[in-house]
Amino acid sequence: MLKFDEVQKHNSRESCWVVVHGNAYDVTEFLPDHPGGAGIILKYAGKDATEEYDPIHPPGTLEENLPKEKCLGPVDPSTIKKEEKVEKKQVVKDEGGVPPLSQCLNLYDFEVIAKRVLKPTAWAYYSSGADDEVTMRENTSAFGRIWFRPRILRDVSKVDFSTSLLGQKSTLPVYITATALGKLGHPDGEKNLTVAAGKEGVIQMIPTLASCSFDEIVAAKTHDAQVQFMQLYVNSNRAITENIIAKAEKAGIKGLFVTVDAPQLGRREKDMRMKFDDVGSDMQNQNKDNVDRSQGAARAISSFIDPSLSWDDLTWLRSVTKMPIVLKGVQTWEDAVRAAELGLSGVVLSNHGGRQLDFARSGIEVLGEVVEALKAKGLFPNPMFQIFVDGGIRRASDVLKAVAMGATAVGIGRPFLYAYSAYGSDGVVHALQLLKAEMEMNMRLLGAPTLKDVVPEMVDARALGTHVNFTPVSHGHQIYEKLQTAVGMPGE
Ligand SMILES: Cc1cc2c(cc1C)[n+](S(=O)(=O)[O-])c1c(=O)[nH]c(=O)nc-1n2C[C@H](O)[C@H](O)[C@H](O)COP(=O)(O)O
Repeated sequence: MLKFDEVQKHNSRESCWVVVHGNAYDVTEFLPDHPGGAGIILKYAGKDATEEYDPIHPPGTLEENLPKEKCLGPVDPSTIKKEEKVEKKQVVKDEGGVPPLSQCLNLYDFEVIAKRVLKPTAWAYYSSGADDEVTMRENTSAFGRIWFRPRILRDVSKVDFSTSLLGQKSTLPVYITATALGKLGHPDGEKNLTVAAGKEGVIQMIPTLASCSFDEIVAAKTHDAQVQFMQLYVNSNRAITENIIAKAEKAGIKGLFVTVDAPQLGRREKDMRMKFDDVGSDMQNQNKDNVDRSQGAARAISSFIDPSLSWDDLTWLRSVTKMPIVLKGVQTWEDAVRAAELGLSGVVLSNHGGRQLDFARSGIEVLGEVVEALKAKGLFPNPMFQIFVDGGIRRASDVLKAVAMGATAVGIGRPFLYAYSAYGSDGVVHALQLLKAEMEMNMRLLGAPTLKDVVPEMVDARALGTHVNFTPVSHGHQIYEKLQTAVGMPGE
C-alpha cells in the first residue's frame, strides 16, 4: 500500500499524482487534455483531491479517461493528511479595508470599495450629481429598460469587439472619458488612466481640469503609438484655449471633445457641502486662480469656463485646429443634426454623468431619436460622423445596447476613478479586463461574433419611451400581418 508522503513528492507538472477516493493516480500525461485546464489539477498535485473532485465529476470519470496503469493503487488511509480547509473569508487588507483586486468581479465592486477608501471631499466630488440626482440615477436605470433579442445557431467560436474611434484603433468600443481632479482619489491622478489605457489598448480622454499636468499625462503613455483624446472647456480668455489646443495637437492628440453642456458647472450638493481645500486642477495652478473654495470643488475650479460659447464659435474653433472636433454633451436630435450638417466629426450624447442639468434625459434615451433623425436626413450611418454615448455605463451589456442602437462607442467615467482610487492603475486594467470578459460572453450569447453583427434588431427599446422604432416586436407584427394575408388568416 502506498504511503501518502510518497504521493506528496509528485506535486509538479513534471510528475503529478493525486489521491481520489483513497486511490493514487498518476495524471501527469493527462494534464494537457483536462477540459478544465491543467491549473485546477496542479492545485491538488500531491494531495487528496476527493472533496474537490466529487461535485464536478460523475462516477467513473477517472476510469474512462485514464489508462489502467495510471491507477497506482490504494494509499494507506492512516497516512493521508487532509488539506486543512482555509475558509475563504472576505479577506480585507489592513490598509483601509481594500480586498484583493481579484475579488472585484464587476465595475460596481469598485464603487463600494472607493466609498470606503476615498477622502470625504473626493467621494463627494466623484460621486455627486446635480440637484436631486434624478438624471444620475436615470443614466443607469435607463439601460435596465432595454432588452436583448439574442439570435441562435451562429458560429460564435471567435468573438471580436475591437473597433475604431475617429479612425483610431481600440480594443473595445469603450473609452475612458474626461473626469476632473484625478489626484483627489490617488496621488498619480490621471496617469493611472493613461497607463491602464495603454496596457489595455483603449483611448483616454484627457480632461482640461486634470490634476496632473498635460505633459505628465502624455509622458505617462506606455508606448508612443498610444492614442489620447482631449476634452476641452473653452476659456473666456480664448488665447488660453488656443494655447491648449495647439499644445494638444503638437503632442499628437487625435480628437478634440468640446464640452458644450457646462456653460456653468452644476450644483452638486454633496460636493458643495464640502469646504474644498484640497488639491485643485493644474489649470488653477497655472492661472493662480484665487477662487472661492467654500462651495465645494466644482465651484472652485470652473470660474474660467466661457458661458458665451455658441455655434458661431465653431468657425473660430475649426480655424485653430486640424484635429477632429466632437461636441460632448449633446442632448437632442436637433443639435446632433446641426453638428453633422456642420461637418463635425461626431457628438457625445451625454448629460455629464448627471452632474449638470437635473432631469436631462440619459444619453441612451437620446440615442434613439438622434439616429432616426440623422437617418431621415441621410446622415446615418456615416463613418465620418460618429455617435458616442456616456453616462451610467457599468456593464458590457450596456455597451452592447448602445452599439446596437447606433453608437460607435461609449465613455465610462466614475468606475475607472473608483478603480484607481483603491488600486491604482492595476485597478483600471482589471476593470477593463472585466469589461472585455463580459463583452466576450455577452456577444457569444447574443449571437454576434463582431460588433457589426450587433444590430438594432437585437434590442427591444420600447420601454425607453423613445419615439423611434427599435422594437423588432413591431417588425414581428408587420411580419405577422404579412403572414395573415399570405395564409389568409382572419385579421385580429
Ligand atoms: C464623474 C465625473 C464626471 C465628469 C467630471 C468629473 C467627475 C468626477 N468632470 S467635471 O469636473 O467637470 O464635472 C468633467 C470635466 O471636467 N469635463 C467633462 O467634459 N466632463 C466631466 N465629467 C463627465 C464625464 O466626462 C462623463 O460625461 C460622465 O462621467 C459619464 O458618466 P459616468 O461617470 O456615470 O460614467
